[in-house]
Amino acid sequence: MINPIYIDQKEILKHYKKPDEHTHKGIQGHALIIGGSYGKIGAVSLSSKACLKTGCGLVTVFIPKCGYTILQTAIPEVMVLTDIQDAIISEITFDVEPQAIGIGPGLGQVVETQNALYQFLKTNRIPLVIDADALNIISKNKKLLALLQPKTIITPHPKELQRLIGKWDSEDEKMSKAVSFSKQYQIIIVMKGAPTRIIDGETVYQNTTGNAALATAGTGDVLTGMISSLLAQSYEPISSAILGVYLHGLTADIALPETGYQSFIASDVIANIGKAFLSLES
Ligand SMILES: NC(=O)C1=CN([C@@H]2O[C@H](COP(=O)(O)OP(=O)(O)OC[C@H]3O[C@@H](n4cnc5c(N)ncnc54)[C@H](OP(=O)(O)O)[C@@H]3O)[C@@H](O)[C@H]2O)[C@@H](O)CC1
Ligand SMILES: Nc1ncnc2c1ncn2[C@@H]1O[C@H](COP(=O)(O)OP(=O)(O)O)[C@@H](O)[C@H]1O
Ligand SMILES: [Mg+2]
Repeated sequence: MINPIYIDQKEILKHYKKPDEHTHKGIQGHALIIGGSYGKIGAVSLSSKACLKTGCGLVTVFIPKCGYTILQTAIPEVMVLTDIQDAIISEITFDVEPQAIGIGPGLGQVVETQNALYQFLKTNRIPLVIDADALNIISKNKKLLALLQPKTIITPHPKELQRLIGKWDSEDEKMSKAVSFSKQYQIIIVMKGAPTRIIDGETVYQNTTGNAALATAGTGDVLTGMISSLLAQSYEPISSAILGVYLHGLTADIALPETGYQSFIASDVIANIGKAFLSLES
């Protein structure tokens, strides 16, 4: 197994940039989160709120029409664009100019959405984070991988990873398959788990924050929003992945004494992002 670089506070401080006191929302980055389907608008709510709370100046979501009132009510700070369809995404078009896009949370996998993802990937040149159902759609049609720009970030959980790279018999085999996959498509793999590892070609990073409280619905959707936010704020893709994963895990370490493992939920990640950032300043 390749020796990993541990993602601890010392490593993080090589990547973290303090905001400039003269900054304004127009230069703090604009991120677009694309996802949602009927019954899974919550995934986009969580992702876009986490995106804002990670420091992005502007956040827009692209969702099916059925999510419009939900999003505008749940997070008034987020701007909303809708698909022509009510319950699914069928055609991804937007008139904003984001610096980063996160795609996949709650997206669903119906044929119309598969086609919309294909059309989107064919022309997209904006730095991208791909998660959840967008990864599952790509797994069904691996030719889509050739459309990804170098340094695209993918954030699979173990099942999504298996759908992408096939089964493994040992941790060593999983790692060598992931490294080959990362090299072949020149993409960064955030291999979520306990611990989360980040694969960038031959370089492997291993996170040191987080705990089992994170084993709850929506925490991955939150991570997608956090990494997209950092990418939109001009962090390099690898730094966005490293910093996002570290801060995400840290929120659970900070909250644990108050919530215990059982009552921690994805919204508690979002509520503790501020404290996680503050700990970098001490
Ligand atoms: N509020 C909302 O709107 C929410 C919406 N969401 C959205 O739902 C969509 C479907 O996403 P999903 O991840 O739930 O389904 P799916 O890809 O079939 O994977 C599930 C299977 O994977 C496995 N598995 C997972 N983790 C593992 C681990 N650490 N270690 C090992 N195995 C692990 C496990 O498989 P098993 O072990 O049972 O075989 C499990 O049954 C997606 O769009 C997402 O964004 C959710 O985010 C929830 C909140
Ligand atoms: N036992 C655990 N210890 C540490 N982190 C965990 C544990 N279980 C899950 N996580 C983290 O929680 C997140 C779950 O992501 P994911 O499975 O995509 O959730 P969802 O799709 O419901 O949003 C990942 O960041 C993963 O690393
Ligand atoms: Mg997920």
